[in-house]
Amino acid sequence: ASVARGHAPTTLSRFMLERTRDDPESRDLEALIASVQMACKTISALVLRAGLEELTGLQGETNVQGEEQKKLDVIANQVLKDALRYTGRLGVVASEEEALPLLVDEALDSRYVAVFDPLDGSSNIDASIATGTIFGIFRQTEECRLNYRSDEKDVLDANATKCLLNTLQPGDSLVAAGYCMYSSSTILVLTFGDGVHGFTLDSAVNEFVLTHPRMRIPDRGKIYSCNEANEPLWDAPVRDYVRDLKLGRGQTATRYSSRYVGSMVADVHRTLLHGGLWFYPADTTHPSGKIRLLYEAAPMSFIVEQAGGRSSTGTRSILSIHPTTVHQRVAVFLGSKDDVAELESYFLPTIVAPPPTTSFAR
Ligand SMILES: O=P(O)(O)OC[C@H]1O[C@](O)(COP(=O)(O)O)[C@@H](O)[C@@H]1O
Repeated sequence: ASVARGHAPTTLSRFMLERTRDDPESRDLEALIASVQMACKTISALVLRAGLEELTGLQGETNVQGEEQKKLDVIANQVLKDALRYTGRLGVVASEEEALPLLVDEALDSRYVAVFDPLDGSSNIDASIATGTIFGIFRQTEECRLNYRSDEKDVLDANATKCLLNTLQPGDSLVAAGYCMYSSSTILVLTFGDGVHGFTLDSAVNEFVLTHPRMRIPDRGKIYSCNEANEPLWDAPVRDYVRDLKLGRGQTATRYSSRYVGSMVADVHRTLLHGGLWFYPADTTHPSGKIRLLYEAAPMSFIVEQAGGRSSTGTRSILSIHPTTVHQRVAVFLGSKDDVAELESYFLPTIVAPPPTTSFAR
């Protein structure tokens, strides 16, 4: 339609070209995003054909978190690793499906580190419900030498440790983050720390086209999104917060509705567009939450905060947390800034007024 109206749609490739023209520094990021979009197009096609090509079901192995891997978890992981490997810009990658971060041998001039969840919400794939890919890009901090050769094991270990440490960075250090949602349409949402943009895959030309420039999340929403089956296992602040939303006893005195797909990418994407709050709190079965900090919570928090929203553990921004392990989990609350502030107010210690002292001491 826009072509018929005489102006060419802005493809993601052109968007990146224009960014790089204005800021040559981001030439490397252009190469990385080119490989990420290629990988997402490939995964999108595989997800679409999953039922036709027997790509549904289990792979028959479990990942480091003890989760049974879906066939498409493993394939999507390989697709992303391969796509990122050939940019020559990446030194280390960390993935939900890999026990430890991996050194990328082909790195010519590696200055970046990538972390990703290749197929988030994969428990929904066999039912053809929305899933997604989440990724984050950091600068390399520790001088880790790649395809480093040494006969001395401890020298190699020291180098590998440096490379590993490159992945353990707080969300605040992200230089780019994004997700690609595979649903009724395939949408890639990105940020480089200066706003958030959404691109829809136009299958007619197999190009991501800018459809959601400068995305802004509403300051307040009317929807909460969580797995409410866990409610009995939650801490009191979360239970009280949701009870008040349901009874219209929150700050807006209006009753909230609820939506839950069970795929973080899909639930956060809807929240980004319509506002409200998506959360996966800690509970008695997930004492430090279920969502992984490094390649799920941090990139999604960076995107939501760049769109004017907020992220929180209940008491602090997700972006301020320094990961200590690659697969560590965190309690996550993401969404409209007024909704996150209201949620956090339930975590504030309640100040109990001391009983009035009756002083007869005159
Ligand atoms: O089934 P639950 O406990 O509600 O958990 C759903 C959450 O777990 C996830 O599926 C975890 O992600 P993975 O599928 O990548 O392991 C999120 O996408 C989703 O928000």
